Amino acid sequence: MIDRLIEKIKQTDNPSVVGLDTNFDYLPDELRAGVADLRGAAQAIAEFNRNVIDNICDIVPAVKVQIAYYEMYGVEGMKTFAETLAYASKKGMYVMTDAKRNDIGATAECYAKAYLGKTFVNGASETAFDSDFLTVNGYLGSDGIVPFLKWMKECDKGIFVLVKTSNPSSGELQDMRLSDGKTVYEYMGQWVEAWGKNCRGKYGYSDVGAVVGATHPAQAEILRKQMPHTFFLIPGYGAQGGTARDLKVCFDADGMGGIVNSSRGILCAYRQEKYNGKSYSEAARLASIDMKNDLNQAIKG
Ligand SMILES: O=c1ccn([C@@H]2O[C@H](COP(=O)(O)O)[C@@H](O)[C@H]2O)c(=O)[nH]1
Repeated sequence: MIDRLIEKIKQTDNPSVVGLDTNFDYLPDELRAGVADLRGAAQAIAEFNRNVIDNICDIVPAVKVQIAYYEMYGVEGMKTFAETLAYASKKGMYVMTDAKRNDIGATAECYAKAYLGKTFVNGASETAFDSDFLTVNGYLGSDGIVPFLKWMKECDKGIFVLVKTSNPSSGELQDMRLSDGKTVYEYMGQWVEAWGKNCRGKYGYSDVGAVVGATHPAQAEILRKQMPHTFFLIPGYGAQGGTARDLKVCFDADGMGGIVNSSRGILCAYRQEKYNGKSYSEAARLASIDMKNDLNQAIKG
C-alpha cells in the first residue's frame, strides 16, 4: 500500500494530504443556513466535503478523515464519515482514517476489521469503513498492534502509529528519558521499525508508518535517522504553527519519506484575506497548490 501512495505522491508531485476535519462551524453561511439538528449538519458537511474533494482530487494524493468531527454528529455524522471515505476513494484519492485506535488484542482485532479489513456475518464478509490507512496508538504494546498488522497484510492496507505527536504537551510523556538515556518516543520509533520489518515495499518504506509532528523538528530529525524504513504522516503544518522548513527533516535525501497534513488551513482557506472572493472549494484548491509549492520548495530546494 505504501508503494501506491508514494507513486501517487510522485505523480502529483505533492507530498500533502488534506485533512477533512469538517466541523459544521467551518462551513460557509449558505451551507449552515436553516440547519438546526445533527442530521442537517451531517448532510451539510457531506456536501461541503464532496465539493472540496471535487476541487482537489486531481492535485492532492490523499485525504485524512478525522473521525472525531463525524462522531460528534452521532449516527448521521458516521454516515457522512463513511460516505466521505467512499467518495474520496471513488475520485482516485487515497483515504486515511484518523481514529488513533487500539485496545487489548481481542478489541484491537475489531477495530482492525472495521477500518482496514472485513467484518464477517455468518460467513459472509463486508467492508464496514473502507480506508487505505488508519492511525493507531502503539502505546498498548505489541499485542494491540498484531491484529492491525494481520488485517493490513490481508487487505493491502497501511497504518500510521503515533510516535511523536504535534500537540504542545506531547513531550510530557513522549520526551521522557529512560534509564539508558533514550526517550520514550525513540523507543516507540524502534518498535514501529520492527513492526514494519516484514512489509517493506520497493521504495524501502514499510506499510507501518509513523505519526511525527511538524511542530517538533528536533525530535523529527532524530526519528528520521533512526527510522529509515518508516514513512511519516506529518501533522501540525499551518494552523498549529509548523512550517515547511521545520518539517524538511522528516524527508530523506531524495525528498521522499513523508506526507504532510493540513486540515483547517485548507478547509477554512476561504476565510483568509489571501483568498478573498473565492468560494470555499476554490479557496481549498488554491490553498492546496500554495501548500504543495511551499513544501516542495523547502524539501527539494
Ligand atoms: O500528532 C498529531 C496527530 C494527529 N493530528 C491530527 O491532524 C490534524 C491536524 O489538523 P490542523 O487543522 O491542520 O491542525 C487533526 O485531525 C489532528 O487530530 C495532529 O494534529 N497531531
